[in-house]
Amino acid sequence: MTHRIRITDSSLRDGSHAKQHQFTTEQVRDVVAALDGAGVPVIEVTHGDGLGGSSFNYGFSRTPEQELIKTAVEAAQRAKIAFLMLPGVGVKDDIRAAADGGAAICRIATHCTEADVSVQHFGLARELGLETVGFLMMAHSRPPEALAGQARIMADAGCQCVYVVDSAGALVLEDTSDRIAALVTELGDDAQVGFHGHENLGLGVANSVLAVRAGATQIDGSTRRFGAGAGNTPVEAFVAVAEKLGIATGVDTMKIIDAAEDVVRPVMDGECLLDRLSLTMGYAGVYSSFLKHADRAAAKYGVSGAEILVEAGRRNLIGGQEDQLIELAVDLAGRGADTESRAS
Ligand SMILES: C[C@H](O)CC(=O)C(=O)O
Ligand SMILES: [Mn+2]
Repeated sequence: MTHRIRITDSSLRDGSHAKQHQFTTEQVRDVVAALDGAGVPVIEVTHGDGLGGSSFNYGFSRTPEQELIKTAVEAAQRAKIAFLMLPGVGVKDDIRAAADGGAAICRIATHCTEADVSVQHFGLARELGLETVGFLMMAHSRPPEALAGQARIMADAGCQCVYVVDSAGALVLEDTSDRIAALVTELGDDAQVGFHGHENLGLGVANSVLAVRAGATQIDGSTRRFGAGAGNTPVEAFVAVAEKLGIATGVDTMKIIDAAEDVVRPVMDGECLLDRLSLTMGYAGVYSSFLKHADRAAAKYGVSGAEILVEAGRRNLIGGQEDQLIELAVDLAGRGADTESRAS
């Protein structure tokens, strides 16, 4: 084997977007047991937008996320349970509660120009004895050197692995490896580098392989692509490809293929598709979590979801600006009404 990497499965966090945050404890227990049984070493469980995400803006959770985290911890024999938090969406007490619930890994996400807002959270997580991961979201929107500078802020704050996060699924091959290489050079032995992909241009597996070749040692995916937009890098496909390429993941390929089909798929409301809206997000560089919000706004105001997303990309909207998708839909509906009234 030429590389040894660690996989984190995000089905029970990124998949929460696709599930509109409606996970039950039974579903979490079943999925964790199946992934753990296949040898997945890290399983992430939280509201899609992280601790504290259950809200009017992002969508309310069916089950309190701290309960889901505790359920996951109980169900896992070997896997570590991770949680996500976005400073300002969640607060430090949420991190304390997740640590009390038995979670082992704290993943802190910021927009890729805002790493400085994560400093106190990394400090607290390390004080609590948690392993730390940093997420630089929407990484396609900044060049490699700029991302490396932000990664340095996270590493200096106590982050042990900084991820290039392709939130929009917009990175194309060398876009990924150039970013990973810049972080590897900047961080050296101070922190590992990871990659979190989305499938909006169908490149999750290919980008992840290039990330590993550029020096990434942690890779995210979601079994059955259960994630926002067209979903994440499918863990079962990545594991199969990795095995063929001599990349050691520690995950049993046939067991994870079975888990995808028999356990994860029945929990999903539908497949995460590379359809018009998802593809538009990858093409226009739009945050994958916007999919359901844009879809709902399009239906409510009778406008095109793809047009909302293209405009969101043009305006460089970032996570947290979900309400602006509604404004965009209202604007588009108004323009349609103007055109109709001029025509009559
Ligand atoms: C809060 C986001 O869903 C984090 C993430 O998975 C991404 O940016 O991609
Ligand atoms: Mn994601």
